[in-house]
Amino acid sequence: MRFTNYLLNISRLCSRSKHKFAEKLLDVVNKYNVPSISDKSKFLTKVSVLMEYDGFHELIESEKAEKQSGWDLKDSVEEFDVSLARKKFPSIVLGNSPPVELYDETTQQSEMKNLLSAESYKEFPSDSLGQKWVDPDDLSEHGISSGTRPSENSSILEEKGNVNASVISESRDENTFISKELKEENAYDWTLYSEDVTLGMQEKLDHKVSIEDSSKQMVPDSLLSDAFLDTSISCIPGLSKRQCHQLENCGFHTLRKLLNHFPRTYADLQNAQVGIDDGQYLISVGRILSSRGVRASYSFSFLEVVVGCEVAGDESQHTIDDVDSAGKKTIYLHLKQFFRGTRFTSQPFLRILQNKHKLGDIVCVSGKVRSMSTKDHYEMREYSIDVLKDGEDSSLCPEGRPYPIYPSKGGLKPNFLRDIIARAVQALALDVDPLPKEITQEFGLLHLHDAYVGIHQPKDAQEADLARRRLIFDEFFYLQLGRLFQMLEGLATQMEKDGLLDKYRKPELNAMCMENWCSLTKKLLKSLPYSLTSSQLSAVSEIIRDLKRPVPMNRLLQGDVGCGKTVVAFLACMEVIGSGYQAAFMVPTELLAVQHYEHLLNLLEAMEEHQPKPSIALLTGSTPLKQSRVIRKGLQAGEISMVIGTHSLISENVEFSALRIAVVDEQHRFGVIQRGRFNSKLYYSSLSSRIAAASSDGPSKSDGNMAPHVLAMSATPIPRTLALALYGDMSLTQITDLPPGRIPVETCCIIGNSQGFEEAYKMMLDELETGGRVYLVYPVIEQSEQLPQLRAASADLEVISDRFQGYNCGLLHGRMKSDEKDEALRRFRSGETRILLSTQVIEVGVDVPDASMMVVMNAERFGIAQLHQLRGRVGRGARKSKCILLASTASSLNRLKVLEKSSDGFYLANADLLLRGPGDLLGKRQSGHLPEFPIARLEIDGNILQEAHTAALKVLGDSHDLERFPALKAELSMRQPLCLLGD
Ligand SMILES: Nc1ncnc2c1ncn2[C@@H]1O[C@H](COP(=O)(O)OP(=O)(O)OP(=O)(O)O)[C@@H](O)[C@H]1O
Repeated sequence: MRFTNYLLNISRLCSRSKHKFAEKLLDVVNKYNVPSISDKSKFLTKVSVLMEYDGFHELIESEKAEKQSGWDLKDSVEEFDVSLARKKFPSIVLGNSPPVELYDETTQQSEMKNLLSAESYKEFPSDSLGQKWVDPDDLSEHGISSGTRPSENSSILEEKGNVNASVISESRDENTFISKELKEENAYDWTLYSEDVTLGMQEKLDHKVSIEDSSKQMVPDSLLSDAFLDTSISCIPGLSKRQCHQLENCGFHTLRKLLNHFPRTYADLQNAQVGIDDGQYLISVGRILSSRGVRASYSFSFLEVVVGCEVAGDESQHTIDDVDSAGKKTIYLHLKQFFRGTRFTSQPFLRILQNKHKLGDIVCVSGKVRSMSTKDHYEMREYSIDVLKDGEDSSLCPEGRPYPIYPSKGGLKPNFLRDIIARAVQALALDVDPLPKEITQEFGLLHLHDAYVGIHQPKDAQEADLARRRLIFDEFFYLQLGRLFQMLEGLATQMEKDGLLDKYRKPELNAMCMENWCSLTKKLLKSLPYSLTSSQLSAVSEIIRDLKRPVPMNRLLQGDVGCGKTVVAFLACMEVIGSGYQAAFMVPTELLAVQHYEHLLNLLEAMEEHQPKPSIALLTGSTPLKQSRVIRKGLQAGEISMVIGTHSLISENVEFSALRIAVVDEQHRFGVIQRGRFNSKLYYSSLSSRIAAASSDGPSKSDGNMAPHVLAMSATPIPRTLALALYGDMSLTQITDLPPGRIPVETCCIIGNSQGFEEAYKMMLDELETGGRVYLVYPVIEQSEQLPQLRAASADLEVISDRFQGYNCGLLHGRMKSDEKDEALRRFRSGETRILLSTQVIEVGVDVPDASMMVVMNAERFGIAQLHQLRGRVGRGARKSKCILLASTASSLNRLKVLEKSSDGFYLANADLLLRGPGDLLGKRQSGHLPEFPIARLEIDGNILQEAHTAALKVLGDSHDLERFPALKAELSMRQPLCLLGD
């Protein structure tokens, strides 16, 4: 009885294919007091069947991952395959710092423009004939039975009365294409789908649509409205109510949402790729030849699916026997999944697994391949597999188009989404594009309609790339447009508005000359132990010019590691202090705050007498309460001219008397949101202080109610144009050269086996004997049982001290107390310790010019950009420095070797992105605090961003309030509603 009730409950819940639920069930199954193993197995089978649970793989995989975390570490490391990514996405530019000037009027036109010469443009299909209509099997899978209409569907159809039922029955015919389907649909009554459409739309839909022979012309004229993209998905032809609900439950409420569900990659159904290298990322289409679940031992089992793929034979490498007359040969991909645990070795379970893959199914497989001992056989351990269509259908893609592979969402299967999206694309109105024609023409962009067709049903890879470019352009364009529009809204007169746009169009190059600097700034400059580089000097000039203005500066100072940003910011602070105001300098770590504080004190000490001498304070989370109270009082009273600290500077109780500049170091660590908070916090606190001062008849500044200037500093080597996206409302200053005399750091990558370590230790000893100082960087502090292969800083202290007797070793990591960290760094800086074992806490800003060597343990655990930052800790003095990257596996060496070749932060940032593999270039969201760009990869799409910025300026130059572009304004308010509300 209990058993029957339980099954009943499950069947009620069978639609919920969620891990949690399945996990619970499995637990229950285990706990259940079923007498014999075979009963238990039967029970398991029933549970699975009833649930139609399709997440067993993931469930088991996650369990496997937990149990064996790190068992195959080397698999997680991608190999460098820029050429493949580059081939797939020609618009990706991999190179040095782009020569694009931010506010230059001479906008760089990308290479795409050439691609889009008049003729090639003509070639783009205005529709996507050739794309298949809905697969009847999938219809049945999703609620439309192949013989009869689904009940809910038929009820609506009967209700509406005048539907041509041939629409659905016709769609059952195999190998029919949408053009034909749509012709068949001529008599289709659009009012059927108007239920959920807005009233206005309803009126527009009321008349019958006469559909011409082109698929695009099936869209009623009345639908060609601005709001089309935001209409309900119920306007998609042939969508049942059930499907509609399914989609809406997963967040696809509007056509826009659906159309913006982009393919994560495309499969080349012809497998045109020649030659397969070991370790290569492969996307291939083939037929399932076998699927078997194997119980290897009491607690270990695996699933092996063999897929046979016809590929173009590389005749140069093979004998005549391998390659048939058509130049094709078959390769065999063995997809393997391993399971540990007794519950995964039962026969019913293995049968369920193996039956999930039907023999003969045509599938698209992607993942990294490894050659097996038998020729033309490859193994794939981490893979994705998508069933394309059933094996009988030989006309998958008659024209050899790239086949879109969609990510699933909220339980909706990729194939289902592909079909629905195909219908949505067909229903898409021609004139959905709110961008003015002049803009699309000038910037060589696809029409929005064609871009959606191109991304979802591309004719070839180039079309997909062009489509992607247009969609990325839009993301950037509306962001820029919104920001500039908002700024213009805040200005009263036409002149001010023109002035603002001008400022963004052409930078004032003639920076203020040094004579106008205040004497404090000049004195500090004079006392520096070096001369500023020319780009440091022009950076200071540019900033000081802004500081003299009665409008708050919002500027980003950007430059590669070790280029000398700090001193530029110090000079800016002196300028403000010299004029009788205060400065705040916020950094992300206490270590850095202390370093900057001591650095500035040293510089001021060396400076010739200046009256009054600026008073500098350090305020961090570790500042004793009593002392911090005194500092806060000093700041409020104006007795302290400058405070350096961590984010405690933005805490409620810190108030300034006359704050004029806020320097925010390492912008990326704080994020855009914190920047905003800091900005307003400073504004309000300084404002409230001034109000208080005014009411108490105290001394007040003439321009007292101005918000402070903000100078953000970033060492992250982001392209100039990327900076624009992140800091669209900011001006940008770049330091492009390094201080003279810097010798590039020699980098070498070594495998971290015993021989590799010996080699590294030998180099260390040479360095120490010749007076050098060495950082040893570790991925973790303590040794962990789960990841025994990782070297740990604390654990290694003794080993290294033993090995390098006579040279003191220090330890530095994030779990140490603040004063212990300061002390460790001080001892290393002074030379008391010659070896510093550290975690990545030193990554940001730590400056020890005499450190001359860095050895990074388990270097594959770090990203390329991160290693570049770490490496920037050495090579800051006159001594030639070395950086040794010890990799755990040979396969990760390839990736790291890019650091041997280049020390250009821009190049490495781009390479880092491409190294993550071509598979996730599409459809991956930016993480963290960046604005979300569904398909743009900021670092590589910088050129598009620059054009979007210029286009936004152009549009607003033509019409400040966008009145001339109502469609654009409507689109902007859809995308950024807060922007138009003045938020
Ligand atoms: N013009 C210069 N000539 C020689 N040395 C300089 C010059 N400018 C700065 N330096 C020195 O170079 C080192 C690095 O400077 P700084 O710490 O300001 O770099 P940074 O750009 O902030 O680097 P990071 O991004 O790594 O923090 C410091 O020791 C500094 O004293």
